[in-house]
Amino acid sequence: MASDNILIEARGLTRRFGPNVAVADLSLKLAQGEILGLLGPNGAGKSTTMKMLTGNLAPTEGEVFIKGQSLRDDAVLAKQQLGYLPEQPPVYPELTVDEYLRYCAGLHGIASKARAAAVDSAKRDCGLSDVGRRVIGNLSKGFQQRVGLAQAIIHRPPVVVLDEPTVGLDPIQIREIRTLIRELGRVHSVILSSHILPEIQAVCGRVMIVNRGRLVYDAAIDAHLGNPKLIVGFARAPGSNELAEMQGVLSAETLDDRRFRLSLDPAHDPRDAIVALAVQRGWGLQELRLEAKTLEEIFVELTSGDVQPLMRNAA
Ligand SMILES: Nc1ncnc2c1ncn2[C@@H]1O[C@H](COP(=O)(O)OP(=O)(O)OP(=O)(O)O)[C@@H](O)[C@H]1O
Repeated sequence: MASDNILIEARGLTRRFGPNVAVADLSLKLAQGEILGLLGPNGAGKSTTMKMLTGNLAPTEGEVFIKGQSLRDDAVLAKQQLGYLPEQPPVYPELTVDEYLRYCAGLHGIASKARAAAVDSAKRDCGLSDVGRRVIGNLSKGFQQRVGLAQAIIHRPPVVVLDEPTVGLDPIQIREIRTLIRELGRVHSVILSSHILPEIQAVCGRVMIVNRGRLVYDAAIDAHLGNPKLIVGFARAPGSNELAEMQGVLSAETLDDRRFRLSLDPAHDPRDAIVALAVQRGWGLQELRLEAKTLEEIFVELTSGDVQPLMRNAA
């Protein structure tokens, strides 16, 4: 990832509440055009992370950079780049949608002449054009969530941070909000938290699993997620492209400087060919094992036992 492509970078974020550590040494990067899912069970530290990423909670240790700008050094400038939908949408139930969004546009420093256009375009993007005059408190929970999304994007920030955006919605509303988030992801980079795995799979391009405040898994969600995976390790590793080009290998993800996770085409087992090529080219094959786990199995395993070391799969 080129560094000028990185919109959010968190380095070593830790947050303690008294003796309890809610988030421990968490680092992440969000690149332009990405929809990143933060997945974890209740109490894992997702909301605390989101609050720190958006400058709503000071980390005990660590730092957040928004487009290279430290939140600590210039919170206002950095926050202009962000839209945030907290777990509880910050809507005023007694205002109409238009009144509330105009107020939010003002809070974000949009000039009064430009506010009406900003409100209209946020309403259009969030499917609210027909309800501008409705009082928010009378809208369904799904529409209130849309209003929450609209306030997060009204100043057209490059990054949108959404904390559990579908909690409390019915299945149809959930589907609508997920579609909306995917659409927002075409224009904005998005970080979204959820404790629901299918939600992350439906919306995100990358998933990070958080458990007990620690990052325990980081992987691309690609079209081959359901395919069998092979972990291979070499003393003298080839480039991932050399592996990806082999028959039977659909994609190769770099795990570290010598290990890869290969997505396999079930019709063409490449294991014999990998062994032969490793010998022929002197790669020094050290590891070759099927990883027969689905993301769901990985999630359950990583979040039900003791804290695990980070499994990172650089996308
Ligand atoms: N203000 C606070 N004071 C004390 N403890 C807190 C505070 N905020 C969060 N915690 C604790 O930090 C831990 C992580 O909480 P957090 O809300 O970040 O988790 P979460 O993954 O977002 O969970 P949920 O989905 O249930 O909101 C929990 O143990 C929680 O009780």
